[in-house]
Amino acid sequence: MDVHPDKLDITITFAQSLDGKLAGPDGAQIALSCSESMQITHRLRSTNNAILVGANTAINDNPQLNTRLLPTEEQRNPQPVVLDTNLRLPPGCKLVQNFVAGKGLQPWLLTPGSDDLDWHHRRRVLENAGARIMIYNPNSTSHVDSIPSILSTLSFNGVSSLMVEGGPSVIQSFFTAHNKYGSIIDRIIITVAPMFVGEDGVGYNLPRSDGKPAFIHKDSFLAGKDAIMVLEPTSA
Ligand SMILES: NC(=O)C1=CN([C@@H]2O[C@H](COP(=O)(O)OP(=O)(O)OC[C@H]3O[C@@H](n4cnc5c(N)ncnc54)[C@H](OP(=O)(O)O)[C@@H]3O)[C@@H](O)[C@H]2O)C=CC1
Ligand SMILES: Nc1nc(O)c(N)c(N[C@@H]2O[C@H](COP(=O)(O)O)[C@@H](O)[C@H]2O)n1
Repeated sequence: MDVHPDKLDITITFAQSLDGKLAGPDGAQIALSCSESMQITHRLRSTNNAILVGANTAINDNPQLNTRLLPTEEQRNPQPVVLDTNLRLPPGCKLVQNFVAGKGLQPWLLTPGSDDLDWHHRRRVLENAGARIMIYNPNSTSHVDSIPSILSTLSFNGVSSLMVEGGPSVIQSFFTAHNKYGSIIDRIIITVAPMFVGEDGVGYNLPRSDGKPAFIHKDSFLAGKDAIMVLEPTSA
């Protein structure tokens, strides 16, 4: 399979503490960003045509993934995408509710599919509730190796710019896929909040660099109490 079919522009973005944590103990949601940096995150959402999160984030946080913090005339909601192998997303979640209420785009749930009868039952329930289930290459054997198929599926369905918002497991998969398959990520935008979470928080790791940094600094600025840092791949 072509790893870079109509290459999507991919921005990885998230907020982390000074000790590199994105979530609290057991992956619990924590408020890291201040209102100023959160507004920048919403602006970034408005400049991408899709936003992707993992199933745990979609389930734990019940996010809206919209641009409601921007002035009305600047609000442009990205296509919400959830990586949800086992279709665990509750059909009553805000992403589905907002779509049904005409306040959001139809959420796309990406999965490699399953032969399991319960999986097919959950598919019917989610589709009846309003979600769209999209199957990517069922031969994908791991989360990392499924990234190229996921990106092909999004590209085939008209997505050209994608914001990957988390959580840590999804970010880790994208970093590893970038390292394994060549340039997938175009930039990383990290909000660094001046606080510590502690060792029971959840962070991420980058693959071994062998002395060559995979990403280099491009820009830094302050937003309220937070620092926002932009990095790009060394090869870009
Ligand atoms: N600080 C920040 O900016 C952010 C923080 N968060 C926090 O992160 C927490 C959750 O993080 P985490 O537990 O790591 O979970 P994720 O949100 O990263 O979801 C991981 C799950 O997504 C599914 N998945 C499907 N395909 C892939 C793939 N290719 N790569 C990785 N995962 C895949 C898997 O479940 P399955 O196999 O069942 O499909 C996996 O267990 C949330 O509670 C949230 O608060 C989230 C976003 C941003
Ligand atoms: N930028 C940022 N800062 C934080 O402190 C966060 N906890 C997150 N989390 C992400 O934002 C999603 C919530 O989105 P909505 O407000 O519901 O639109 C959450 O699910 C994480 O993806 N992000």
